[in-house]
Amino acid sequence: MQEQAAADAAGNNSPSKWEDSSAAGGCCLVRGPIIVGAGPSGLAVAATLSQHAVPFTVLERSDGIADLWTNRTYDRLRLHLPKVFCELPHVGFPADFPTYPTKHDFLRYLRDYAARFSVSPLFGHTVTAARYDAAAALWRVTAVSAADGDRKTTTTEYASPWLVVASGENAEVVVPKVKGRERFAGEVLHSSAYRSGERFKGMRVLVVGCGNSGMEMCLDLCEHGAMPFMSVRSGVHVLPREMFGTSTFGVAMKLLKWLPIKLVDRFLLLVAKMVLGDTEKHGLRRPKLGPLEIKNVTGKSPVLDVGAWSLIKSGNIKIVPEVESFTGGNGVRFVDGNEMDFDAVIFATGYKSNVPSWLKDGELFTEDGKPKAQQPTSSWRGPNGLYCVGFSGRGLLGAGADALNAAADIAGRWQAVAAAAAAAKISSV
Ligand SMILES: Cc1cc2nc3c(=O)[nH]c(=O)nc-3n(C[C@H](O)[C@H](O)[C@H](O)COP(=O)(O)OP(=O)(O)OC[C@H]3O[C@@H](n4cnc5c(N)ncnc54)[C@H](O)[C@@H]3O)c2cc1C
Ligand SMILES: NC(=O)C1=CN([C@@H]2O[C@H](COP(=O)(O)OP(=O)(O)OC[C@H]3O[C@@H](n4cnc5c(N)ncnc54)[C@H](OP(=O)(O)O)[C@@H]3O)[C@@H](O)[C@H]2O)C=CC1
Ligand SMILES: O=C(O)C(=O)Cc1c[nH]c2ccccc12
Repeated sequence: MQEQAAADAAGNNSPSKWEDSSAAGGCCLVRGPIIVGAGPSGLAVAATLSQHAVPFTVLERSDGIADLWTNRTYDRLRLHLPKVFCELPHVGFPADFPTYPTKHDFLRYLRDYAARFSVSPLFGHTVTAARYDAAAALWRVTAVSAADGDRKTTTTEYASPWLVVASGENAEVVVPKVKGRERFAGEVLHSSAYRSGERFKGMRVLVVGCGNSGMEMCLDLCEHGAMPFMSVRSGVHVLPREMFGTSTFGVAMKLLKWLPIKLVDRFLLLVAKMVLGDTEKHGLRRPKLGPLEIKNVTGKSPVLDVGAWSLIKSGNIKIVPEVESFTGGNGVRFVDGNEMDFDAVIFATGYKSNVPSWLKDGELFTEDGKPKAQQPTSSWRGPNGLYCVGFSGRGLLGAGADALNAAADIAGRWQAVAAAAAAAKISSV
């Protein structure tokens, strides 16, 4: 059945309407797979499919590629892993890029990448539902779109035997519900809306969360003459971004080739202690699991320090406990009972995937939006022509590896179907 559906898809022109109800926008059986998301993961899988001469349709909710990097990150952001660990398949970064490219460098690279492989997503298409139609052996994907400046939306169903989920681990913001928030007199925002500390000059700013975003925003706030306070709930591993004149991440990758992860973690923590001192003494408890192991097990990223740590040590960034409630006016109460006033609160409390809201099969993704491992294969392949790219918690490097695997698998199926369709045509002549 899946082969028949695939043969139909292979024989059509892209994306062909095979049923149309004008009010609903109709239904398209597309040639090749449907890819949800035009971030680095979606672009990498599309590029690799085009290398295999497999057509594809990319559905992207925003009006351009890489929405996270374009519209939801702060100005000073750079890749925090060296460029060799952040390249997408087939094309390296230009030689004149710095070791840690800026977000503008990275965006230039992504735009060139999309152009080079002729990836033209359908922008403004938000996927709101996807379900597997077993009878037709097709994924039916519902996307809502609005023409530019048009208030009316159109709902279209796209269908394909293959669905690639590339909507990202960071698709939606996480903002905890804190008691009394509506009574806070100052500004409240999420780190994804923060651009620069410039407009916070002279202000007391509470940053909730001590991941890479929280840490770097505190640094940025300090450098712009604001007074940042960082609220820490459960602690974090802070590592120097570099050790022995090379990147900590690079050192870790080399050691992992020879040593078990626990030993590499012990080594990293030893060097971190030598370089940074005892982070616990300044209010940053280290988790029980080591920095690489906790990333693998829970997805929690270690902080690669780009300057915040020395400001914590010098007291310019002040560590405060977990927030208990907003108390009215500018007041915030912490879990230790203390209260302080702030002009603004920034939640650097991370992101989550949105897949559970639209992939209508609770068996395939966990409640927090991660693909359930499909034994015996890994997280990039699900059942019935489903693929997941960029959900392995291994950053851009992991996304690239997923993309190569998924695209090769789809290409194998596509070519088999195309060969069968060609043979059927010859025998019917
Ligand atoms: C601030 C920040 C910095 C990072 N820095 C690094 C780094 O230096 N090195 C590294 O390896 N990793 C880094 N990461 C981790 C990760 O590599 C990046 O998040 C990367 O952008 C992931 O790519 P992606 O394509 O999987 O997801 P995204 O970049 O989030 O792209 C997903 C795309 O899907 C679209 N989308 C989502 N939902 C829908 C829907 N329902 N319908 C249609 N479209 C949808 C989004 O608009 C988006 O364009 C960083 C993450 C963050 C948040
Ligand atoms: N330069 C770069 O390359 C950068 C990379 N990144 C990456 O982007 C991703 C997201 O990072 P980031 O935005 O920092 O988010 P993270 O998920 O890494 O960190 C979230 C922080 O918020 C805290 N938090 C979450 N929920 C609550 C809550 N209800 N109450 C109190 N605290 C809470 C967490 O604490 P707890 O541990 O207690 O849950 C944690 O300290 C990561 O992969 C990160 O490495 C981010 C910025 C820069
Ligand atoms: O920025 C991130 O969180 C990433 O996903 C990059 C990344 C992948 N594996 C890691 C191990 C340690 C630190 C960062 C990463």
